[in-house]
Amino acid sequence: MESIFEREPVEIAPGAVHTPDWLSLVEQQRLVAACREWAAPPAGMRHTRLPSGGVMSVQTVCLGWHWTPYRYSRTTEDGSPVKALPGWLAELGARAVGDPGYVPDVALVNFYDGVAKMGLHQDKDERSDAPVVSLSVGDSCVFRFGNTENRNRPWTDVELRGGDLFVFGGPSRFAYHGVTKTVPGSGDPATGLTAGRLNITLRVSGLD
Ligand SMILES: O=C(O)CCC(=O)C(=O)O
Ligand SMILES: [Fe+2]
Repeated sequence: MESIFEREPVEIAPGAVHTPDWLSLVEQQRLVAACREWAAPPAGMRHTRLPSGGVMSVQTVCLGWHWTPYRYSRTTEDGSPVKALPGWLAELGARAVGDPGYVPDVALVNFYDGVAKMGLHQDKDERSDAPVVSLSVGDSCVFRFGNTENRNRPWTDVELRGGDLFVFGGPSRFAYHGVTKTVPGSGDPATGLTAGRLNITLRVSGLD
């Protein structure tokens, strides 16, 4: 684990930077309120079904493009159009990467209850190598950031807390990553999220 005393930006791997405490409390509150609206049906939050027949433990709602393993579409499983990705969220992403030319057109909004995890995977259904921006609110988690070859070591376990930013691009864009556990009760209830963890990843789909 990265030291719990380290709250400065850290380059975890080339092109992968963890910036603790990047979101203000007000920004976190805005995200929590927005996530509540996005989570509501139609095209709301649900457990993604896997081709194996199982479901992911995480609950997800998509904005801009709807992701199901392993492709993007404009409509959800129930036939509803995917919700729009608002301009303010895309602008937050541009600020996160420090590039006004970064225009994400997909967001995956993930909710982790106290037992949800996410297995090691690559974000590779995009047809763009633009960076992925990850914003976290609520409970802390252990975010495992691996290599681009396979699910094995080397990896680095990073504690992502509410308010933290993680950007992975360049040589790390297609690195395996996942969430091995969350820490229930560790989030700041002042965000409006009293239990669980929210993570929002912004991506450029490369689709039109
Ligand atoms: O929850 C996280 O921090 C990671 C989410 C993720 O990897 C994804 O949505 O593809
Ligand atoms: Fe991912």
